[in-house]
Amino acid sequence: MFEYAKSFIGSLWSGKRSLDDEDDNDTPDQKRIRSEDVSRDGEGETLHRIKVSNFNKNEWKKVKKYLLELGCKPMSKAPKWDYGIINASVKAKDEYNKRMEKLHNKKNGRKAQKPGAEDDTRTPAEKLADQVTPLYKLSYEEQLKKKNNKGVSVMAKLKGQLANIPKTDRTERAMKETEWSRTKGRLPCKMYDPVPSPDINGYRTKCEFTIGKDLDGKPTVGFLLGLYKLGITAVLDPKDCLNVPDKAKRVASYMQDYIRDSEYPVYDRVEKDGVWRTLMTKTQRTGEVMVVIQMKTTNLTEEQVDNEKKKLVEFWNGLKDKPEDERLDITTLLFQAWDGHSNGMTDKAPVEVLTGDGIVHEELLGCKFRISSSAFFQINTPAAEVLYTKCAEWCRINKDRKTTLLDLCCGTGTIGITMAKSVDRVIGIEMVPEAIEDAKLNASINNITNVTYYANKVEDRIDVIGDATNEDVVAVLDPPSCDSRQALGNFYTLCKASSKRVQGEAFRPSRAMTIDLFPHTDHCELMVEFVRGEYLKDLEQDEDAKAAEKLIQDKQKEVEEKEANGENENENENESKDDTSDAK
Ligand SMILES: C[S@@+](CC[C@H](N)C(=O)[O-])C[C@H]1O[C@@H](n2cnc3c(N)ncnc32)[C@H](O)[C@@H]1O
Repeated sequence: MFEYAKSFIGSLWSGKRSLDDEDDNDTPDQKRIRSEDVSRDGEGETLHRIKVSNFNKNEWKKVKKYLLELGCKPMSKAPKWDYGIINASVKAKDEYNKRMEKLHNKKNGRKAQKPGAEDDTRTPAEKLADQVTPLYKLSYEEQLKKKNNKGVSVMAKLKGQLANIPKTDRTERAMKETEWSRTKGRLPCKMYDPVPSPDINGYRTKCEFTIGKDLDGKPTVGFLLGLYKLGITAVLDPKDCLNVPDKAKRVASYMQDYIRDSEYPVYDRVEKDGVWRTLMTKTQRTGEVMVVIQMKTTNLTEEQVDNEKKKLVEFWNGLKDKPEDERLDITTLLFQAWDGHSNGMTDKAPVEVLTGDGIVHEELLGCKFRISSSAFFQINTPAAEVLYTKCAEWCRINKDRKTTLLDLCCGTGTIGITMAKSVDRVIGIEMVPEAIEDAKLNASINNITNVTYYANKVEDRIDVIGDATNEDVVAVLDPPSCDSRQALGNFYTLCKASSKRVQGEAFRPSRAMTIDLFPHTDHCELMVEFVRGEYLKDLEQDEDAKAAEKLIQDKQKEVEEKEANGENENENENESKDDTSDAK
């Protein structure tokens, strides 16, 4: 929320929406934060009035402090915290600019390897690689180590926070339930070695390409050379991007040919004008390919739009009849007209199917899945198989007992469906209705009959979770990407003793592991098992865990030695960036 408030104000001042604002990674709450009323009074006092809905009151103090420092008038909030109003003045804009300049200088001073625009000697390809695959210069082993360090850091911080819970939370019960965290050792549980991705290159099954102009002003389909919020608008083709599969590169290249021949201009994000905006590809290992093309249609007549759709269909169908080495077989072609300012595919406008069924299929752990254009599906299939296999292993399903598996944030149902045969029943909850439709069909394609789906937010369907009475109840929560701080906050809440808001016995982490689904990037999955109640006994008797204790002590010693030698990397610095671990 705080980060979003910062980014939101930043995008207002620069008069543009930041690239990240409409990112897939936005939580639904973030997506609901919207500017309601933008007014400019003649005296130049209030420039913007921003209504923030679904306000997270836990972050109120931080946001308020930040806004006051910027010269924004104190924010007013609705009595029930359902929204707040920020009044942002001219003074605030000046303050914002000053702070940004200071921050920019500080960053450039501290990180000599990231030169400023004037002395940046990187080639465009290197800039793009730094942008899209920032770890590409490290060996894969080094990348894994770096990602694992972040996971270790999150887990160590969790232990530290629980060992020192604030005075206000220190009830007798809380102290008892977190007693384990005040034992020796840096880590709260066993931390396994990081698990690599089976594929290191060309693994991204879903790619979203920006359509814009390259450094020579030529219409290009590729990726922005830097962050749009820093004023960068040049696009470079993806031919050197390590994580983009060849097939997606070919689709982008054909689309580039098409727009270079087109009578319509590419969309200009500064002028907010033009036609061609975004290309999305889903290239699955079944060989099926989805292509979604996004255009701004405001300045075109209905007839022009219809003609363009026909031309697109002819163009992509025509590629099927090309000679072998030029042939490209598209399974389904879709179209989105989007006239809003935010960039990238959006769920705010419908997607029209031009050819095919509007879906592609993927195979995963022996099951078949249909994927629609808006549904989430892990973008690295072989690594997702590793993740789901480990996850199923950690669920410790006891075949002699009846188990209900809660697949929370289930997307198209992958986790529940791949595990359905080993449990009594599965309950899947997902907030995107299209994904739930896919999940239901996926269950049926795979002859799974013991699963019930709910198209709701998990937090709104606590009732079905409460009804999940069976001998064993195991929940797998696979939330949208979040940074390590958010994950840590949630872990802390799970492990601290119950409160009015969070009821029931406290959990305790029993093991954790980083699994890499995104080689060459900063991102990584952190899978953590939390247990409570009778399962804590298992944990205490778990020989494996005892053996792990020694490992933890050794690691602790290693870290202390490194710290003593001044070798330890600055973990806080890592975490202040757009990292990182997606917590499971
Ligand atoms: C990382 S994806 C995981 C999907 C699925 N488990 C998989 O591996 O394919 C996270 C999913 O959570 C959904 N989601 C986000 N917030 C949610 C909420 N509050 N309640 C239910 N689903 C949510 C998103 O729509 C997305 O499909």
